[in-house]
Amino acid sequence: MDNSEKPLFTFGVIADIQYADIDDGYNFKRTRKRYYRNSLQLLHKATKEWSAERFKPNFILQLGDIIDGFNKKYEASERALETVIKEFNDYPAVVHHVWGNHEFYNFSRTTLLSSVLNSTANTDAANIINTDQIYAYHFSPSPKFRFITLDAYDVSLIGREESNSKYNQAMKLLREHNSNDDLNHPPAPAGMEQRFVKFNGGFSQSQLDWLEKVLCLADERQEKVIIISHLPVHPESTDPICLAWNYDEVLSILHSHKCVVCFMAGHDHDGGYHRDASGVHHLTLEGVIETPPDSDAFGTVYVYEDRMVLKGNGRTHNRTLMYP
Ligand SMILES: Nc1ccn([C@@H]2O[C@H](COP(=O)(O)OP(=O)(O)OC[C@H](O)CO)[C@@H](O)[C@H]2O)c(=O)n1
Repeated sequence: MDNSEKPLFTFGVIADIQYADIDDGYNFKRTRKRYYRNSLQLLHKATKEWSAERFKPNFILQLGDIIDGFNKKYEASERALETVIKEFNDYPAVVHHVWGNHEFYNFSRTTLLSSVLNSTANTDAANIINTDQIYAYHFSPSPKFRFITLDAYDVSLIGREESNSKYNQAMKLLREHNSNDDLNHPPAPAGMEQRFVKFNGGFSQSQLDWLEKVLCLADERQEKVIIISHLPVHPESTDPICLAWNYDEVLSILHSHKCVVCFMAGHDHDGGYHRDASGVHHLTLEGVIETPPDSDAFGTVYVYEDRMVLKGNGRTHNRTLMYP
């Protein structure tokens, strides 16, 4: 691909590393192999590639599930996180971390907020939501561009203490849609209802209100906005089992603001892409954990006045994302 034209800026993207110092295994359905140790080698290849880029990424987006839930079982959560962060540190740029389900299998929300996975230090205090321990903020790496990180487990059974009202809200919603004893088991064999499982979550009204305000401001400033979250929000960009519970509410907000150009997510390790009717690009990045050792899953995004160009590696394809 021709990426010789000087971009305004570039950034790296990577998702679902799910590192654990354990032997290879499989996903729950045993349909996909998981390479727990090798995920670190693939991250190493990514940081090497970013370092070798002519236009080196100004920052990296880590789209969640940085270490696997198995670490908790082996009391290895802190060690595994240190190992992965050390690898990221080999590339000298800020990493913006998103939180996925595996973050919550390993750590409580309170612990995460005081950990290296809280990247709000990389923005102004006024850009952070600061409500009910929601992990969401925005930053502008270049004039006329804004990135918003969202907390897809704000309302959930895994990201909230049982004493929090959002845990009860999540339980009520799941029970309305899922009658299985094991709430990780989807309520339907196919279709959109599958998303009502414990390993997903949703966005609270206060987070949606905050998003609405940030997007209003971005519209006024004529900025282009890229939103990131662990869970995808467009049914055509993912297996529906991976969708955020209230994906439709997010979509209707995105579509009422002309500033939104792209929504990036992880969670569905097969990846996905869809350009919706409003011209918004929905990019679900392939998961490192299910990427064979001889392949790759990461990208570098070149940002221009009229488009973003994703330079993919291995399972992650090259894409040109024209702005709406
Ligand atoms: N049908 C299922 C699927 C999963 N589980 C259990 O739920 C937990 C999370 O599953 P896991 O596959 O590890 O989650 P990932 O975030 O890695 O992947 C997301 C989607 O699966 C991709 O399709 C885990 O404890 C599973 O055992 C379940 O009980 N029933």
